[in-house]
Amino acid sequence: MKTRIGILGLGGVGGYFGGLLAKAYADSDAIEIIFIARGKTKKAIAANGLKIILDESEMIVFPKLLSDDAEKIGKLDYLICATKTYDIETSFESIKNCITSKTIILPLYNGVDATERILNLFPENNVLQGCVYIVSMIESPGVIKKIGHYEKLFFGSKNTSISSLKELQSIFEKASVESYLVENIEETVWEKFIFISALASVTSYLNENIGGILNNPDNKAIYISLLNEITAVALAKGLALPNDIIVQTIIKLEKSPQDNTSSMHRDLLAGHKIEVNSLTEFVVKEGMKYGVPTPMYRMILDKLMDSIIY
Ligand SMILES: NC(=O)C1=CN([C@@H]2O[C@H](COP(=O)(O)OP(=O)(O)OC[C@H]3O[C@@H](n4cnc5c(N)ncnc54)[C@H](OP(=O)(O)O)[C@@H]3O)[C@@H](O)[C@H]2O)C=CC1
Ligand SMILES: CC(C)(CO)C(=O)C(=O)O
Repeated sequence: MKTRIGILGLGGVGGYFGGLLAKAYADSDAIEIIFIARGKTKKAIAANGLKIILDESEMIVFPKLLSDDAEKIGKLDYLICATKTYDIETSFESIKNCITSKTIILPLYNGVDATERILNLFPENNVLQGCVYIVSMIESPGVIKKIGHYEKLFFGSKNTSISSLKELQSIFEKASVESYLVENIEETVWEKFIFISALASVTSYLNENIGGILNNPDNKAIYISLLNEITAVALAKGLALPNDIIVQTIIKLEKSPQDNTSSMHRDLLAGHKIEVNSLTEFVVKEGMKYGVPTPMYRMILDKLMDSIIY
């Protein structure tokens, strides 16, 4: 029996990591990679394959199967999902018949609420936690552009043993996916969340890239207020974060390309829907739940909500 792996969402993240998997297992008798894509993306991949453009090279890959029809896709052993967070519920609804109680689900979204939201839909399933560090985007449907060498994927589970996830780790390793199976995945995901939530909120609010935040003392002060607020929320929730998490996060940002920005800011500039609920509003709501004030987050949330029209 083949191990069947579905990739839901062939954008910047799903397209890149799914593309590496499809390339590695193109001729495999043991592993089948299925791209779950719709509309223009499905049409473009069917016609030309999925193109991945890197800084110095490019590749074209074809999955074993490309579909958005649950019946054609069939039952999946693994589902790796990387739509935007605002599409979680509708995208899962469209392929619910592909998920059995044994399907292992790996969410690769920004934010920390995806696992719980998917578990609400599929309470029987092993829904892992995951996060990625990558700068990658859709250039046109079926064409993904990845910038720089940054491409780490972290995954794990609070509820299952590390040993039960070794198969997936080996699948990633053989496909040259830079993946890390970690024991303390909840903290790992929160460390990424602290980094991206503050960055996405401040870059979108000020319409500045990373350099514009770090090199302007007023902008940096807003960013640091956000880091203080989100860290206070995380600690109130009982997360065991490193004592110097704020310093570590700033150092991480200083090491990032200064002309880059967050994917939420890129989406805002392009007039696309943004993940403000998972990246900004979530912190305000959790703050209220745990009695932690988040005035800077609230101010930015109000401004972003006022400026977006869907
Ligand atoms: N891009 C980046 O560099 C990074 C992104 N992230 C996070 O990763 C997640 C994914 O982001 P990203 O890859 O940028 O998103 P993109 O917008 O690039 O891609 C999302 C893809 O999901 C597809 N999709 C949505 N609904 C469905 C559906 N029902 N069936 C099939 N496909 C569907 C969209 O297709 P369609 O056009 O048909 O809607 C689109 O191709 C987000 O949470 C983001 O915050 C994390 C780190 C870095
Ligand atoms: C951290 C960063 C900037 C790249 O991984 C990101 O997650 C995003 O742009 O959403």
